[in-house]
Amino acid sequence: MRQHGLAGEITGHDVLPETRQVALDIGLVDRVFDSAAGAVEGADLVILCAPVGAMGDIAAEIGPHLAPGATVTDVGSVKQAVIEAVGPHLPAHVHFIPGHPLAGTEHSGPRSGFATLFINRWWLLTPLDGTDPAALARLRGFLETLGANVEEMDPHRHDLVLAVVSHTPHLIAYTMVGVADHLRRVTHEEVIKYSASGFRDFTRIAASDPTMWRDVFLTNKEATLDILGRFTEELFILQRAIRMGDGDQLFDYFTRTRAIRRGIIEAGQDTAAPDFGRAVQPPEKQGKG
Ligand SMILES: NC(=O)C1=CN([C@@H]2O[C@H](COP(=O)(O)OP(=O)(O)OC[C@H]3O[C@@H](n4cnc5c(N)ncnc54)[C@H](O)[C@@H]3O)[C@@H](O)[C@H]2O)C=CC1
Ligand SMILES: O=C(O)C(=O)Cc1ccc(O)cc1
Repeated sequence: MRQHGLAGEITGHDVLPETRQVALDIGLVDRVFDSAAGAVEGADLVILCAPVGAMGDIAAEIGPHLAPGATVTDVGSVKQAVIEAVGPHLPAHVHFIPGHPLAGTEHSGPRSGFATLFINRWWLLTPLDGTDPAALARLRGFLETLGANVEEMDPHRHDLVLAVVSHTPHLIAYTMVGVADHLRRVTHEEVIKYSASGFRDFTRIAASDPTMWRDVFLTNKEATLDILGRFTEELFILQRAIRMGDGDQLFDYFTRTRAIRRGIIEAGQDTAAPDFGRAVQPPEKQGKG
């Protein structure tokens, strides 16, 4: 926002005083407030960046302090639950436009942000019926200036899609690392030390913030359970193929999944690797995030 001159002043609040201090020290914000209400007073744009389970309480606190015509958005990984928790607390004179940037890392805290994070990443907006088109266009323009590719989506669909491409994969990573850790304990083997790159990717994901991911699964319960059910069915098919020595089935399955990956690359949609080349250093080089 600073690089593009998008805000006259950036104010912030976090429940933790030490986090407020870091945000101020590193220049992430111009001023911090010890209450969320103080931080939103007079703001044109309010962005809620807390765990999904905390959004409702924050909305209840800021509701009476929002300026008429302000836009309120959020970055929560789940959308229906945020809409249900936040919506009722906001006055009719503000524009509530829920959002979700598909960009981030396993790191948390104010030091983990970097200016290029959103470049060429999807930023999904799930506007409610009757959203003011001018406010929506303003927010879209703001996010596009940050480099994001903005798309609108129905919130229910968002939660299902994200359960497939993000939430369930995170759960699988957590589980796989848990299995390896259990094996290490019972066999006293150094399975983690010798982990190859696929497993390393799992350990990176499994290092993500426990509060954030607890809230994701508590609030996107239905979609995650649906996708987990489908995942388990596929797993059983592969398990059976291995047991039966059905090489053809395994080969065909893996050929199909390889084609999916290649399709993503050819469509130019593999934006998984953040472009750390510009502006700010990646979080792992900035010390503790
Ligand atoms: N980490 C990631 O890669 C991504 C995260 N998200 C979403 O963004 C949101 C924030 O996640 P991160 O920035 O990664 O987490 P973070 O842990 O870096 O920041 C969240 C902050 O919220 C504060 N907080 C918690 N409860 C609060 C309350 N009641 N009032 C005020 N502050 C409170 C915490 O102290 C913490 O500093 C979550 O909803 C998450 O689902 C969305 C896309 C990517
Ligand atoms: O670290 C990763 O690979 C991520 O997947 C980051 C991420 C986490 C949560 C989101 O809702 C969106 C992106």
